[in-house]
Amino acid sequence: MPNPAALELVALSKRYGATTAVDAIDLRIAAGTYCCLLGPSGCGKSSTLRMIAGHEAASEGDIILGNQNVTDLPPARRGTAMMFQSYALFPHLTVIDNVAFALKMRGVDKATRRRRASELLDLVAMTPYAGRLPTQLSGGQQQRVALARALITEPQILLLDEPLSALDPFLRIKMRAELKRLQRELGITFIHVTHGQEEAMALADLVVLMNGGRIEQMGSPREVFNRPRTAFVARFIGGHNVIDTSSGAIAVRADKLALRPAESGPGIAGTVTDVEYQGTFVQVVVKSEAGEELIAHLGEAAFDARPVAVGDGVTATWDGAEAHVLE
Ligand SMILES: Nc1ncnc2c1ncn2[C@@H]1O[C@H](COP(=O)(O)OP(=O)(O)OP(=O)(O)O)[C@@H](O)[C@H]1O
Repeated sequence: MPNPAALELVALSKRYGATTAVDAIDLRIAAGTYCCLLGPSGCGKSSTLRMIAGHEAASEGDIILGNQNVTDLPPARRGTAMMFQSYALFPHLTVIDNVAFALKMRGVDKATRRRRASELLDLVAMTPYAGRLPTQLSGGQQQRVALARALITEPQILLLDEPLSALDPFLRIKMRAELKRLQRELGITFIHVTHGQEEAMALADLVVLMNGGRIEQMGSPREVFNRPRTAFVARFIGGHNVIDTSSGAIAVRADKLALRPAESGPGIAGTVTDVEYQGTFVQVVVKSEAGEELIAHLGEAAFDARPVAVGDGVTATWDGAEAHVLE
C-alpha cells in the first residue's frame, strides 16, 4: 500500500438546485484515521462522501488529498475507492474476477491481476470462494468481496457508504469488528457514512456529527459523548438527558442521574412512568411535573438498594460536575 495521505475539505459545499445539502464544511482527517460521518437522514453525509469520491461535483470549495488538490480529478485518479451499500458486484463474474476487475480496466496483465486478487481474497478470508458467483454467497461474504474489490486499486482512502446496513444485527456487529481490524492492518484512512451512533462510537477514531449540511461537532467518540456541545448532539448521541435550567440547557448522562425519594431536596420532582430491566442496568423513566421525560440508568445494586416502581414520586438529582452546559 502507498503511504496514506491526509484529507482536507476546505469550505466544501454541495447544492442541488435550491437545496444546500452540504454547507461550506471544513474538515481535516489525519492519515490512517477511521472517520465516521454520522447524522440523521438528509444531513449531507452521502453528498460529502460522493464529493470526496468524485461521483458528485463540488459546488464550491476544495478537496485536498495529501498535497494534491483533487477537486476536479475523475474518481479513478484521486487515490480513493468506494464501497457501496448494495456491494454492486457483477453477477456474471466469479468472485476472483470481480475482485480483479479494476486491474483489468487498467490494462494490468492477467497473471498480476490473479496474484493481486488472490492476495486480497486472502486478506478478507474469502480464498475458498474464489470460483463462486455472487448469488452463491451470503450477505456478509458478498460484503467481503466488495471490500476486496475496492481495495485492489490500493486506495489511500476507502469510502464506505452505510456498509453494514444491509446485514442482520448479528452479522453487522461481526463485520463491524472486521472493518476495524482491516483498517488497522492496512493503515489507510477509512471514511464510513452511518446514521447509527452506536456504530460510529464503536468504530471511529474521529466522529464527525453532521446536521443540516454542517458539522455540528467532531472529536473522538469519548469527547463527543462526554462533552456534547449542543442539545442536538446530546440527543443524537443518546444516553443523555437534556434539561432546561434557569441558567440554560444542560446535558446529564442517564447513568449519572440519581433518584431520591420525593421532596428530598433539590432536583427535578416527577413520577416514575416506566421501569425496564436491561441486564447491566435498570432504565427508569421519570416524567417531571413540567411534563419532560428524564431517563436514569441505575446500576443493579443502586436500584436494589432503593427500588422504585411505576407511579412512585421521585426527585431526580445529579452531581454538579456531571452537568454539561449546552450552547
Ligand atoms: N441528487 C439529488 N438531487 C436533489 N437533492 C438531493 C440529491 N441528493 C441529495 N439531495 C438532498 O440533499 C440533502 C442531503 O442528502 P444526502 O444524501 O447527502 O444526506 P444523507 O445524510 O446521506 O442522508 P441519508 O442518511 O438519508 O442517506 C437532502 O435534503 C437530500 O434530499
